[in-house]
Amino acid sequence: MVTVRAPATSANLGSGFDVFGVALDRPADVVHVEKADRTTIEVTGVGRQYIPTDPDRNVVGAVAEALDAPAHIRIDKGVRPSSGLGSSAASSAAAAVALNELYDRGFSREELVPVAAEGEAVVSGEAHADNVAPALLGGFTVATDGGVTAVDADIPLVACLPEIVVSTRDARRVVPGRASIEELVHTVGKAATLAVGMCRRDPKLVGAGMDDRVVTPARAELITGYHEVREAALEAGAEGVTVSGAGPSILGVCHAGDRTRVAAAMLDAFDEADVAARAYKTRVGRGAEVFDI
Ligand SMILES: Nc1ncnc2c1ncn2[C@@H]1O[C@H](COP(=O)(O)OP(=O)(O)O)[C@@H](O)[C@H]1O
Ligand SMILES: N[C@@H](CCOP(=O)(O)O)C(=O)O
Repeated sequence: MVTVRAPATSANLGSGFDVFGVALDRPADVVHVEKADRTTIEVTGVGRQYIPTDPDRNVVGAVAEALDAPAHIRIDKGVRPSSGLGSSAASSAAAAVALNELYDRGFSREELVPVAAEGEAVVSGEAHADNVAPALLGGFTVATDGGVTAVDADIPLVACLPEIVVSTRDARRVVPGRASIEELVHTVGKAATLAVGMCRRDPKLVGAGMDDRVVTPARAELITGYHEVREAALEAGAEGVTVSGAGPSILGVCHAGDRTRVAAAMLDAFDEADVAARAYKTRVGRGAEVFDI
């Protein structure tokens, strides 16, 4: 048996739609795999009642198929599905690493990115790699058609998850089909600022770059209380706040000493909007880890 832990991730970071992602040091999924003649799936943990065990509908089934690695796969969910925290990607990445190890396939982490992205195609309709890349490689990642670049950033974060369900598939439908040249110039400037901030491990620069005028405003409408929570977090010391992935989680970047205050402010603002929520005080973390063979 092989056991792998893969972290939650936050994709987009405002200016990097379908490109940027970070691994969070918590929460995480744990996946156990054992060789079998055909793939079977068992799910325990957070939100298990919403996750199919049919290999054709669970992301890990697509990963097992892509690696030609049938197995009994047990997923212990720590990342709530439809959270905007890369729940499906955490399972896909963990399964890709575990099955690669179990069947001794010899793929590198970079080579496993498109394999794990096959799982994303099952749930969102597109094999976007911006969650599976950081879940596999850790740190801050830039996923493009040409491959993935990873930077070992260390930035304090708060991820606030409200009890609202937003499926990535639905949230992709509200993304505008076009952007103006002014919006493009604005986004490029913000994205470049954010990337430099990650390389310098500078929360202020990362926060300044965590903004876009095209995708985030459309997605914010799907999250009750988004504007109030964002304002509250900024007032409490966050350097930048945006929708995490496709939502409904909201991600704040801040200085380490401000995480407790920022988390409390976000929870209070959701409470004011009559939305129950939980906050993860976290930071940019490591990628998938094999911890039992
Ligand atoms: N192993 C899995 N883990 C989480 N969700 C899964 C898994 N397999 C299939 N799903 C389905 O994927 C959807 C959640 O994925 P998604 O909407 O991308 O959420 P998230 O933003 O948390 O990744 C749910 O419909 C869920 O049933
Ligand atoms: N780039 C994707 C990211 C989806 O992230 P998730 O954590 O919500 O699955 C998108 O914005 O659609």
